[in-house]
Amino acid sequence: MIYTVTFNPAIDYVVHHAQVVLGEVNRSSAEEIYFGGKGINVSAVLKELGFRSKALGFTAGFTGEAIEKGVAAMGVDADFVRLKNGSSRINVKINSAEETEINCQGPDIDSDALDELFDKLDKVGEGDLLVLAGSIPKSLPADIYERILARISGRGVKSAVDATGALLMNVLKYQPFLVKPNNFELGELFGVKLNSLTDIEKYARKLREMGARNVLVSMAGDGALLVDEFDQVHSCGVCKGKVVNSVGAGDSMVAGFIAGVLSQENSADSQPLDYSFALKLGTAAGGATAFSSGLAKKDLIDTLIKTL
Ligand SMILES: Nc1ncnc2c1ncn2[C@@H]1O[C@H](COP(=O)(O)OP(=O)(O)O)[C@@H](O)[C@H]1O
Ligand SMILES: O=P(O)(O)OC[C@H]1O[C@](O)(COP(=O)(O)O)[C@@H](O)[C@@H]1O
Repeated sequence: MIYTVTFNPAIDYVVHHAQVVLGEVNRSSAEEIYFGGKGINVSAVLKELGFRSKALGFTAGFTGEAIEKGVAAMGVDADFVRLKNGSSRINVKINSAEETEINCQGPDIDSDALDELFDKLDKVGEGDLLVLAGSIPKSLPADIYERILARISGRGVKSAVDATGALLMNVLKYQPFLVKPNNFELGELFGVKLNSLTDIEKYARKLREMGARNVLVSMAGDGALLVDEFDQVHSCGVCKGKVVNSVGAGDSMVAGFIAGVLSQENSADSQPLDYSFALKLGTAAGGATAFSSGLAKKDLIDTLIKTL
């Protein structure tokens, strides 16, 4: 079973406006609402690709209820811990000449709620895959992902971590199967500005040396670079299409990559893993989301992967 954990689910409120002017009243031309947060998005795209998962995490207040209903309507199994106080966040995504995001803090998570999540995680075992994705509310310490991986260590669980800063750095010693920073996040991890593919490869390799098994660095419209667990480097450009809304492209890439790996592991022939296929499926899923108003749908992913 695949489990995704979203500590900080969100209603993504996408606002379309030709040009936003700070300090003035701006009126949008259209709005859309999506139910997201990184782990939830990964679960939704995995479902499109034929993989069942269970979405775990925390919800609160009326926005949390809406997220629970929205996730159920997407056909994703979920088992969220309901917080007693606060409301799940509403993240504002301004779709203008450029895309601008305001990702909010989210409700505090108390120790009882955290214990409830840990109880659920005690069911995760041999052969399962656990995805820890997204930010955490400021009430939690930056070692929380590390504590989860410590707790499941030795149980034969693969993990994928999509997070930034210390939250990501702290898990490397648990040898996560996959980490997926984007190029800016990779630079921030080491306090450097990455100006070339050579730089990106150098720092992706550093994450491998520090413990990550596969390091996938996404670069939005410039594609992605993977240093795989055999220390092989793969790069992939992007699919061609008209960008509609790239919110969730990174999460879709994570889902596509995981689906690309699992589909090979589940197949009868015992060929070594073809990581370039997993990278292509991730790229097609990321592109399909960037070219859609919501998350990627299977038909478009299937069409796009044939172009890579
Ligand atoms: N403008 C785009 N055109 C085509 N593909 C894109 C575009 N933006 C994102 N993608 C695809 O989605 C992947 C992940 O996007 P990215 O923006 O790097 O992730 P994140 O949201 O995590 O920063 C990219 O590597 C690419 O394959
Ligand atoms: O938890 P964070 O880092 O604040 O990110 C949450 C936001 O990222 C998203 O999961 C989209 O992420 P990506 O664009 O990186 O794939 C949104 O659904 C959500 O609003």
